[in-house]
Amino acid sequence: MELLCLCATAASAGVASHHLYFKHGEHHLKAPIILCSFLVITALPHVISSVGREITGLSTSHILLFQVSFFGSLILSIVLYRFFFHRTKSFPGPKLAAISKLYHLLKVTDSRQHLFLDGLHRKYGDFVRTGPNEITIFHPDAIMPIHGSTSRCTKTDWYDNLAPVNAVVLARSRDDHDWRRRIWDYAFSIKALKEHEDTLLEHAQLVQKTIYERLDEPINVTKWFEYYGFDVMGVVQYNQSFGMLESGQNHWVLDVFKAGTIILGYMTSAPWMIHIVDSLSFYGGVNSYLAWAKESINERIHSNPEKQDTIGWLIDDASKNSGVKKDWNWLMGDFLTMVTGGTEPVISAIVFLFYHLVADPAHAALVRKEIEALTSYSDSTQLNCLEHLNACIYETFRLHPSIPSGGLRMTPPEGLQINDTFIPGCTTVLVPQYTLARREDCFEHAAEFIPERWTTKLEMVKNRTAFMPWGMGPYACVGKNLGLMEIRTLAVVLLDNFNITFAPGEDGTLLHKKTLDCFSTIPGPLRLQFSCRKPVANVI
Ligand code: HEM
Repeated sequence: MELLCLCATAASAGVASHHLYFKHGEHHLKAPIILCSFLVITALPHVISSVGREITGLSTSHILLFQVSFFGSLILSIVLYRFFFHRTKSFPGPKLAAISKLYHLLKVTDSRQHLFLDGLHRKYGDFVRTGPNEITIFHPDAIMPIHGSTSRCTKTDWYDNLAPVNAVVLARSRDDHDWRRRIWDYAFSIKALKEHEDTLLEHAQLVQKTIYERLDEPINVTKWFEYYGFDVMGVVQYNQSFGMLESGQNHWVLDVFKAGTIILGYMTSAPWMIHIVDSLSFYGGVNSYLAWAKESINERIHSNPEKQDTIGWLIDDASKNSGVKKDWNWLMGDFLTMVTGGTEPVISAIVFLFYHLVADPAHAALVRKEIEALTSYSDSTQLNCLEHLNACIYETFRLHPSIPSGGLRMTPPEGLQINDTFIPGCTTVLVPQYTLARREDCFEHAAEFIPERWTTKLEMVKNRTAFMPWGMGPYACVGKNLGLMEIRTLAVVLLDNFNITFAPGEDGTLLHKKTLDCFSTIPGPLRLQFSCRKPVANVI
C-alpha cells in the first residue's frame, strides 16, 4: 500500500511538472539545467541508497519504480496532450512528428531537410504539422502574413542559438533589431559598396589566375568559389584576408566553420539541443572559433585601416554611444553573422550558377554577348545592367535558395489567418522556399532553369510572392547588393576569359546529391574544365 502511494505521488509529480511547467513558455535556454536535474533525480537516490539503505529506507527496485512512475507519467502526459489536446492537433502530418521534434531530427541526419519537407508536402498537402508546435506551410499565400512588413510574427527560439551573444539577424526583439539594422544599413549603402569594387575584382582575378594554372584539368570549383567567398568576406567585413586563393589551402577557420555549420544546421529542428551540445562542449572547435572572432574584433579595434569595413561601422557606433564593452555581445554576434551570412549564400549561388551555365551553354553565350559591351569588370553600375546574367542569377536563387527551408517564425498570440486556415497563436511556422520554387501554380515549368521568366517571359512567373531569396519585410537581407556584386564580378571575369565545360564524368549529380541544407545551403562538389577564350588574360 505504501509502495502504491509512493508511485502515485511520483506519477502525480510527473503530470504536474508537465502541466505547471513544461507546457508553458520557452525552456530551450534552460535545457542543460533541465537535463542535469533529470540526471540528478535519476542517479542521486541510487547513490544515497548504495551508501546506506537506511537513509532512504528504499530498495533499489523501489527507487526504480518511483523513477519509472515519475518519468513515465511525465512522458505519457506530454504524448497524450500533444496528440489529443494540443492547439495544432487538427493539422495533418506524421504521427511521431506531433509527439516530438526528435522525429524530425532523426529524419534529417543526412542534413537534407529541404527534401524531407518536400516529401511531407507531397504526402500531406500545404499545411503540415512537422512538430508538436510547428506548422510548415508550403503555400505562397503564407508569405505576406508571416514575413511581410506588417506581420506581427516574431523570430523563434532558434534565433537564440548563440545566446547571450546577439546579432542583427538573431535579434528577437523588434526594437533591438531595428537599432542594430540602422548601423548595418550605413555599411551597405550604395556609396559604401562602391568602395569594395576593386577588392572584388582583385579576388576574381585570383580565381582567374588559379584557373590559368590549371587549364584543361578538372577543377573542383566549389573549393575555389568557397575560397573566393571567404577571402572577399574577410577583406570587406573586417579588412583581413584568409589568403586561401593565394595559398590554395583551407584556413583552419573554414574547416571549423563548416563542421560547426553542419552541426548547427542539423539541430535547427530542435533548438534546445543546440544549448545542450554547447554546454557539453561536444564540439571543441566552437571555442577556438569564438576565440578567433574575439581576437579579430580586438585587432580591428586597435587598427586604423585605409578602407572602412563593415565591423568598423559597428565599432565606431559602439565607441560613440554605449561603448565597446557594453556592446560586446552584439559585436561578436554581428561579426559571426558576417562570416556566415556574408559567405554561404554567395558561394552556393556561384556554384549553382556555373552549373546551370555549363549545363545550358546557350545562356552562357547570351551573357558573354552582354559582357562585350562592358568597359569595366568592376563597375557595379554597369554589371547591374547585364540583363541576362541577372536573370540567370535570379533563376539560380529560385531553384537553389540559400535558406531552402525558410526562416522560422512564431505566430502572434492572437494567431494567424492564412486563407481558410487558422494557425493558432505562439506556433512555429516556416515556408520552405525550396518547395515553393517547384510549385507549378507559382512558376510555369517550375523545375526547369528558364532565366527568361525574369525578362521576356514574365508570364512564366505566376506568383511573384513565392520568390523571396533575400527574405522580405523588416528582416530582409541587408547584404543583397554586396552578394550580387560578388557573384556578377566573378561571373563576368570567368565567362569572358574561359570556355567552360563539365570535367569528364561530371554531370552535376554529385553536386545535387551532396548539397546540404544546414539552415543555409552548402553546395556539393562540382568539377569543371576551363580552356582559354582569349589569347591573354583579359582585364578591363
Ligand atoms: C546574395 C546572396 C544572399 C542571400 C540569398 C541572402 C539571404 C538572406 C536571407 C534569406 C535573410 C533572412 C534570414 C532570416 O530571416 O533568418 C538574410 C538576412 C541577412 N543577411 Fe543575407 N543573403 C545574401 C548575402 C548576404 C551578404 C553578402 C551579407 C553580408 C554580411 C548578408 C548579411 C545578412 C544579414 C546581416 C541579415 C540579417 C538582416 C536583418 O535581420 O535585418 N547577406 N539574408
